[in-house]
Amino acid sequence: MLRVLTAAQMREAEHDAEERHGMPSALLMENAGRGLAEAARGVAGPDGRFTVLCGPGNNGGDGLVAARFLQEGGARVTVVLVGDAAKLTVEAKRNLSALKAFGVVPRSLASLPELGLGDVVVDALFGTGLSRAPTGEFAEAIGAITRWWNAGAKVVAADVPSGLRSDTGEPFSPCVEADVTVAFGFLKPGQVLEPGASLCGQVKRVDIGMGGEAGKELSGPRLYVVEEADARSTLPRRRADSHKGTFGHVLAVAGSRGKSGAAALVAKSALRSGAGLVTVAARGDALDTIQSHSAEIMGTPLDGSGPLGMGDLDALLAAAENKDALVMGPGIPRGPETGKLIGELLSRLELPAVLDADALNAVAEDLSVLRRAKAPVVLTPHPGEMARLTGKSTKDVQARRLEVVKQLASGLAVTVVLKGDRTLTAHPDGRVFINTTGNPGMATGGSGDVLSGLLGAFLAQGFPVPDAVWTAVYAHGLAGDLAAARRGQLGLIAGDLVEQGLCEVWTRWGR
Ligand SMILES: NC(=O)C1=CN([C@@H]2O[C@H](COP(=O)(O)OP(=O)(O)OC[C@H]3O[C@@H](n4cnc5c(N)ncnc54)[C@H](O)[C@@H]3O)[C@@H](O)[C@H]2O)[C@H](O)CC1
Ligand SMILES: [K+]
Repeated sequence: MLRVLTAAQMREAEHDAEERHGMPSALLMENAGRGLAEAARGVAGPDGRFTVLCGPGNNGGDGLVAARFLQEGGARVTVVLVGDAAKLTVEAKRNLSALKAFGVVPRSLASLPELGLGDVVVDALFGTGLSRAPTGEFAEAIGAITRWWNAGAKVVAADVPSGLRSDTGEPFSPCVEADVTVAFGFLKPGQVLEPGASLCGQVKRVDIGMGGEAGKELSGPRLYVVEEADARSTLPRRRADSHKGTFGHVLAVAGSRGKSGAAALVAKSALRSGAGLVTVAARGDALDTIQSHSAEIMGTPLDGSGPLGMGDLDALLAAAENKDALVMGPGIPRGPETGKLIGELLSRLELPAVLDADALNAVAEDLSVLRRAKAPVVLTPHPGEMARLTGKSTKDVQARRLEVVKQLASGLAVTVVLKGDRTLTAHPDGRVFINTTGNPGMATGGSGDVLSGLLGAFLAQGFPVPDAVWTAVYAHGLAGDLAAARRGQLGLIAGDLVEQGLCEVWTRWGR
């Protein structure tokens, strides 16, 4: 699990490093600059020419240190100071004099030749200290970097591509686009959230002496990037003396006439994700079709017709007996009483519950029903469903994903999965887990149903939230990546995730 720190938290951690570990910021900068130089060498050709653009703050300081290391290593280095040199921070000033002592005299931007293929440009203009849109000579410098990048130069960004808000991943205009971004000490939200993640290119995190524990007791948001080892370790190895009851029984309240596929995908995904048994509860006229998708799917018919409402309460309470997790929503017939029905079920059942699709739209009418839940509830909205849950526009949701998902999770005391590129899992205790697996090939009908089934299977097997949730999200995205590797993103359909992708994840993890 990699901790992700905001600019304010980085400053606090840097202060801690000095106070508690006796690591002065000069040493942090020295280590940062060395890591930056190594990354620049890593993208250079044999006789690479390096041009380092340095801003007025410590980000610029990192660039000056990197230039010195490159120079010491015998490379051809040009340094450009952008902004008022008198305003350089103390550390940056010290490194400027050191660089001059090494015989490197800064040049002006205007005096530089046009750069391109074979050149390496180090962007050390702004890092976490950027507070407004770059203008004047800073905008010109970013413009030059963009021109050179388009002409084939490799761009290595110090900490953050200049122009990118490190706390959100939203770019100002103009903003550098980098091939590699060297993250100093800790990842920043802007490096892992879109569009920042794409603007960073490959993110290489380097330790600079802040101590891994530095992030432990910081105030502010607790953000993490889930790594494959974390997801894999959530899933225990199976004991030889296990039986199908050991792995739980999922009840999927899903499907209706014309939407039987959603229920089948939930059920088959749950079965392919280790659930011992899966039962689908649906109206009789849909159940046969749902069960015809797979011999392993058991069924409980819900008498009556039309939308799910209070008349279905007793049948669903009975169906939920001896079950270990509930998945509700994909393809259900929704009506005016469905939200109330869900509230009643949650207030009486001890089952962890996943609410997706039309179950989310049903509770969006009155979110207070969720507060009656006796067991953990997981909501899995895509941005449009999130908009309905929060009364915001989809555009608003996408512009402030981190904030919106955190607010809903802590406000309702439920775990919320906000799907999309870099799916976010927010837990009521304030932790947010950022997912980095998955690809646009998964934007296909039924992909969400597969996640719901996978999640239900993990909850039925007793994996605790939030681990079960961010692990399911990680596995779902990885299944999509592995399936797309064989079928292409265009060719990928939800069934491939179930029949092939998920199985490849489990064999890859030895489970
Ligand atoms: N936190 C750490 O552990 C380390 C951080 N390092 C590097 O330091 C930068 C952050 O440095 P800082 O001095 O705070 O700010 P920047 O260098 O990012 O920005 C420079 C300075 O510019 C001013 N400014 C902001 N926006 C604009 C603008 N649009 N136009 C003009 N000037 C602007 C503002 O005053 C900023 O202070 C971090 O990213 C790391 O690269 C250490 O070197 C290593 C450890
Ligand atoms: K930068």
